[in-house]
Order: sequence, then C-alpha cells, then structure tokens
Amino acid sequence: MKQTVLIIGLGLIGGSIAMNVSKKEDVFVIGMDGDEAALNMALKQGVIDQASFNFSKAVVEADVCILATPISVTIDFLHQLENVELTKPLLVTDVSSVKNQVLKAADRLTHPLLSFVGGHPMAGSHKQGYTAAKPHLFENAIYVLTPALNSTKAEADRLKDLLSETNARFLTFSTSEHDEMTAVISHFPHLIASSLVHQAKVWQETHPYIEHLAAGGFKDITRIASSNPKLWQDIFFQNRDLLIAMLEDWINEMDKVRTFLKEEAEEETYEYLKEAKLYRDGLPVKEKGAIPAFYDIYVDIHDQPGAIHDVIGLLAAEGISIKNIQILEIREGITGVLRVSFATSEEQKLSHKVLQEKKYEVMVQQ
Ligand SMILES: NC(=O)c1ccc[n+]([C@@H]2O[C@H](COP(=O)([O-])OP(=O)(O)OC[C@H]3O[C@@H](n4cnc5c(N)ncnc54)[C@H](O)[C@@H]3O)[C@@H](O)[C@H]2O)c1
Ligand SMILES: O=C(O)C(=O)C[C@]1(C(=O)O)C=C[C@@H](O)C=C1
Repeated sequence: MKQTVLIIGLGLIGGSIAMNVSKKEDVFVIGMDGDEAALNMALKQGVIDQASFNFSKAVVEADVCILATPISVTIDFLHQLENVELTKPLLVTDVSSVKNQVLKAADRLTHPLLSFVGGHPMAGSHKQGYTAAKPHLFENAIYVLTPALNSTKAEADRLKDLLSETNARFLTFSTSEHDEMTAVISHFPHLIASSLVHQAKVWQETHPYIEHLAAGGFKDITRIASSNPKLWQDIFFQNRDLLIAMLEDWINEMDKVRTFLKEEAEEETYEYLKEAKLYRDGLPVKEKGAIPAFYDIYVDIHDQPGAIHDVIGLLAAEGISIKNIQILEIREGITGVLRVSFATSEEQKLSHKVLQEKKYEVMVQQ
C-alpha cells in the first residue's frame, strides 16, 4: 500500500528531499508551502502529487510528515501537533540546523500514534527556495538523526528507507552533541564569515578599490555570508548560548595571535599556521560536509576572448562532465585561474592529461 508523505516547506532542503522521496513508487507526496509558485512548480515537475493549504487536514492523511521550514516555524508546527486528532500512526521528522528547542517540542508530543525522529542533512547552499533545490544535494552527505525519547529504532530505520534515494549517510547523535558540533563547523564559521565581510565593507570606505581585489581567498571564506539572513538569524538564536561561549574562546584565541604578532613570535606564528594546515588537510574530502566532494583542477588562463570556452570545449570533446567551474582571479591582461570541479578522480586525471597535452598549466588538487 502507498504511504502518504506530507512535506511542509518546499524550499532548498524540502524541495531537494521531495525530489528524492517522490522517486519511490510506494509514496504519495503532499506538499505544503506559503509560496504558491514553489507548489505549482513542484506539482508541474511531478515532485509532489498534491498541494495542500490546510495543515490539520493534510497531517491526518499522512503516514510521515517532514517539516522543512525555518526552525521557529517547525517548532510552531510541532506545537500544533499536540492538538491534532490522529487516527493512524504518524512519523514526524524535521531538517532543522539546530535541534535543542525542536526536540523539546517533540518530546512534549505524547500521543501514542505519534513519533518523532529529528533529521539534519549536512549539506546545503547559500541559495534558497525551490528553484535552488536539486535531487543530488545530499549525495554522500552526512544526514544526522536525533531521535526523540518516544521513538524506536524501527522508526529511524523507516525514515532512512524513505530517504534512501538521497544517497546520504545516516549517523545518530544526541541533541547536545549535534548542536555543539554544528556550532563549531557550521554556525560559528558563518558568524565569522559575516564579520569578515563587515570588515571589508568598512575598509572599502577609505579604499574604494578593495572590492576589486577580493579574489579567491576572500570569496572562498565568505561565500556563506551570502546566505538567507532570516534563516541564519533563526539558527544563531536557536544556538545562541553555544555561539556566545565560542565567541569568548575565539576572542581569547585572537588575543593570543595578536600577542604573537606584537612580540614578533615568528616560531609560534609558524606553528599556529602549520597546525591549522595539518588539521584542514586531514579533513575528509570524499564525503560532503565540511569540504565539498569534488575533485578539482586549477587551470591558468589568459584574459583573451574565448579562453574559458576553449577549456570547456576540450573537456566536453572527451565527454568529461564538469560539476562546477569558477574563475578565481582574472584581471585585464593578466593570467587568471579557473577552478574546474569533477565528480570523480578519473575525470580529474583525464582532464589534467587532456589540458596538459594542449600546453595548459594545470595544477591538480590532491
Ligand atoms: N540552507 C541550508 O544550507 C540548510 C542545510 C540543512 C538544513 N537546513 C534547514 O532547513 C530548513 C529550511 O531551510 P532552507 O534552506 O530549505 O530554506 P528555504 O528558504 O529555501 O525554504 C524554506 C521554505 O519554507 C517555506 N515556509 C516558510 N514558512 C512556512 C509556513 N509557515 N508554512 C509553509 N511553508 C513555509 C518557505 O516558503 C520556503 O519555501 C531550516 O530549518 C534550516 O535550518 C538548511
Ligand atoms: O554550504 C552551505 O552553503 C551551507 O551553509 C551548508 C551548511 C553548512 O554550514 O555546511 C549550512 C547549514 C546547515 O544546517 C548545513 C549545512
């Protein structure tokens, strides 16, 4: 028999989940979103089978409910579930980036037919909305599960099965473990990225050319500052206590670095940078998460008409599929660098060979 899955919030994450869940033959997907254009697009593409505008009506028809809304909205829906009259079992999950308040609300749900297994796919983007959703967003990504007190292993397994088309890798953590780890590798870095952009903006007032100098490094480290501010305001406030504690640690650490510089402590500065490099180089590269699962090459190109087109053309002629391409630096009359990303190391090696044969300077990211 078909199971009915209600997905609330068809944005970047909910839309991407819907694109995978709808691949399963035994699933009927109901979509709900305040944005009618997103609903219409999802219906048209066959990503949802039906649109709904009424939570209490749709949720009683569902066997599974996926809350993919901003965290505070997800918590509101969990509160609404306290008063819903269920006639069959309902498994509820979410995708929230912070779990503490969500699990508190979920643990209050005592209806015997209701169970909750929290979820958080560790993949995303600075983009938002259904138009940014893509079916392969969670490929090889870690998908954290945070089960509520009343849930069973069988329910977590059922959720994993429903999400199997995502090709994500599931791991289970407690709420506090989850929130601490994501504060370190996601929420705090976001705060720093935004602060770096603010610093550049202030300097630009006296150095108007600064924005043109912002090359690969600045853009890499601040990409996430282009994310949806409303969503991140929510994340910061949900994980507020940990972020405040981490800011204290960070300020102490920056004091230490300032002392290295003031006292011209070259050895300590070198060790500080070396330790960071060793840890960064050791991060897993073949799974999504902190580092994208891409195999990159860097190609020197000249600022001539058609230079990028030539590189792409050579790779296309060999049937090599490019996953991402980025101009890291190119200024008038000066050599620039193209970063080209592939899904496999075979494509990375072949591209290196093809371009070298055509006398391009190519560096392979190990
Ligand atoms: N963006 C990321 O990288 C990322 C990664 C993992 C998890 N998350 C989590 O996913 C959740 C959604 O984030 P997103 O990036 O998909 O945001 P998004 O803005 O792309 O999507 C949110 C969707 O929810 C809809 N929505 C908002 N309020 C609603 C309501 N009351 N009823 C129905 N629909 C409503 C919006 O119209 C939108 O389509 C957040 O909880 C976030 O913490 C985000
Ligand atoms: O890649 C990005 O743009 C993201 O911000 C994704 C990211 C992250 O910090 O890695 C952001 C929030 C999520 O909860 C999970 C993933």
